[in-house]
Amino acid sequence: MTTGEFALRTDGVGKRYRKGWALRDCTLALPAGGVIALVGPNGAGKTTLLRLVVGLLAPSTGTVEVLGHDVTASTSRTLARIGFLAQDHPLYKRFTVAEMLRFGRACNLRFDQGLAEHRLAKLGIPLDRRTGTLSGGQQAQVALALALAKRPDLLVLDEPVASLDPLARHEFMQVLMGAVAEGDVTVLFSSHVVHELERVCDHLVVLDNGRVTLTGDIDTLLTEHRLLVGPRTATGPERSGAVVETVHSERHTTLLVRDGALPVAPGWQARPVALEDLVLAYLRRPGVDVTAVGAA
Ligand SMILES: Nc1ncnc2c1ncn2[C@@H]1O[C@H](COP(=O)(O)OP(=O)(O)OP(=O)(O)O)[C@@H](O)[C@H]1O
Repeated sequence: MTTGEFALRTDGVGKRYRKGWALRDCTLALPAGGVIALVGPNGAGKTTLLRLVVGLLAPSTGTVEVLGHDVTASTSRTLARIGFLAQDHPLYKRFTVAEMLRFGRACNLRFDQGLAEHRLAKLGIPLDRRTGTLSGGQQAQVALALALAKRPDLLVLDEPVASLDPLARHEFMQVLMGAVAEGDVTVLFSSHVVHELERVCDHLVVLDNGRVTLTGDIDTLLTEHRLLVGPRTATGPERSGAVVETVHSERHTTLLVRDGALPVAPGWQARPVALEDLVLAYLRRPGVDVTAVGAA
């Protein structure tokens, strides 16, 4: 992958199922390199977007470009550069780990079996065990080792840690981040868990009710946004910047604003906002019901 290449570009992407729209008007430009988190509540459209990215679904509107190629017209050579780990870490439960690796090698041109064996040995996961007898955390690690052995340029993971306990979650993210540090892979993963993202991600996409409500480089987003705390007021200070959210307590008003460079009004204090609070504020904003928009 060359510097400056986009890992993913979407333009006006929508996906409509029989019951209505799951995704509307999704326009993104995500750089290659680093880790991108896709965050949103249940039913936001995360899985739909990820399946569009890996070519398992075709968009109803718009275009999806992955690693510089329109994914709907992609050749097997382009698709071979994309790794995908589905939500439930699919493995053949009666296969041993070694058989799963052989299967991976048979299905993938660039499969590096030695790399997978090395990763699993470091984690103490025996190759002769049936995958169905491994713990949930170990199964997730086997699925990750298989996905990484494909040596993808873009690795897409759908809620990879959702079913794992905190320790297994931590170990999984450590292995994933180690792979990012070692190689030239861009990682795109979806998650409900927001509080660990700041530590591990470079880029953020917030999806709510089928719409992108926030996207950008995480450091930039945190610099652009801040909390303004002042005396309780109905309107807050006069501001030209966008007020994302207003919260009143008995004596104070707190505004989350996206105007990092503007001076602070007299009597008000500016504070940095934590990433989790930023994401939650965007998710609390009233959105548009995409199933109702043009659904006729
Ligand atoms: N195959 C399908 N057929 C019809 N509707 C679907 C299908 N897949 C998803 N949907 C609907 O599309 C919307 C988005 O679903 P999606 O699974 O993409 O969301 P999600 O953010 O991944 O949710 P979760 O966090 O619960 O996995 C939901 O309303 C869902 O019911």
